[in-house]
Amino acid sequence: MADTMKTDKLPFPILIGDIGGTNARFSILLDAYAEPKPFPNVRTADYPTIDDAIQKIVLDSSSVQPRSAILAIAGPIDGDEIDLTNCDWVVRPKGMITQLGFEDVLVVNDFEAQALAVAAMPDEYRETLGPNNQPHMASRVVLGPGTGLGVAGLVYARHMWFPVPGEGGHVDVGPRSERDFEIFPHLKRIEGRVSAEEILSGRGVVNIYQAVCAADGLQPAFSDPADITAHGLGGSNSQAVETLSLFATYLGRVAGDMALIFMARGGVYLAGGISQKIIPALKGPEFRAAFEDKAPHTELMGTIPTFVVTHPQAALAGLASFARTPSAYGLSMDGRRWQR
Ligand SMILES: Nc1ncnc2c1ncn2[C@@H]1O[C@H](COP(=O)(O)OP(=O)(O)OP(=O)(O)O)[C@@H](O)[C@H]1O
Repeated sequence: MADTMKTDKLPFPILIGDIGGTNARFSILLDAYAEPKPFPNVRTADYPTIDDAIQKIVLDSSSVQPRSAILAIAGPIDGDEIDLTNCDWVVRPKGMITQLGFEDVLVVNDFEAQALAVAAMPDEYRETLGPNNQPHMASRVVLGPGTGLGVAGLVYARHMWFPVPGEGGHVDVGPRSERDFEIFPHLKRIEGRVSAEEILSGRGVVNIYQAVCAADGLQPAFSDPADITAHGLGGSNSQAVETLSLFATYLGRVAGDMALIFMARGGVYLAGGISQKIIPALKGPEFRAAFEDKAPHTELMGTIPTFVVTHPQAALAGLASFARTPSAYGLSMDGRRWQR
């Protein structure tokens, strides 16, 4: 691994990739002005290794051979062999340089890429929740309920955006309303505590639903998160309706806490697989009410805009923005960049 970098710029053409637990998405960025050239989405389970997927999906089907790669991955980046959290692929940047012909490989965290994306998210790719305040050029936060709960900050300082990937999805969440006090004793815990991810994720939807059923003395009728949100949105099952309402409340509560921590006058952005699918529920009063319920800062919270990110490939868009103008971002490359 090179210790000193002459420049933040990676050489074009650049392969950008968003590697999730289930799906991987790739595009090539020809130069700083071109739109990314997309490739078909890949299911990680269909290829034994990431190198194999890049070779077959990208390199074998493109006349443009990328000179560098920027990959966003779900999992901690430590050392030369990077394991993905929810799949068998291992990212080996040194092997990519020797086997796939890259000169330069940068690996970042998937929520860091989501944070890069919200630095310049056009109106058409976001749905406003609550008052239509225009976001300031100020710090932002991204929360993404999906398989887990990803959280990242995007600090604005010295005319630059600094993504702050953290483990904010694992903060504690406590009961607030009388109904919360009936439901919380029935929530599944992790080592004795209710962490945000245990209620604000796919399995979190099931956790809340089962706790609501237990509090009402009923047998649960569903075990799949998508079934619960479908019945909640359709109004056909009252426990599912309450689950969705509580999910919106708890998401608002945690989103508000994150906004306070980062003083996110630039807004809070909801990403992840679930937010886009439950927009009508998030547009109800619960999300914003919980978001703003932060005495003594209720008035301040009322001025902070909240959005659902609707861009179909937000992480790739974030990586593309960074690849075009790395100097606009204070992205740390220490220990995460490999050069030939
Ligand atoms: N309609 C829905 N309502 C509630 N939860 C859903 C719905 N559809 C999917 N989920 C849940 O969302 C989670 C998947 O989230 P997401 O799509 O963000 O995946 P991911 O972890 O980002 O992986 P990848 O990037 O590989 O797609 C699963 O737990 C799934 O059960």
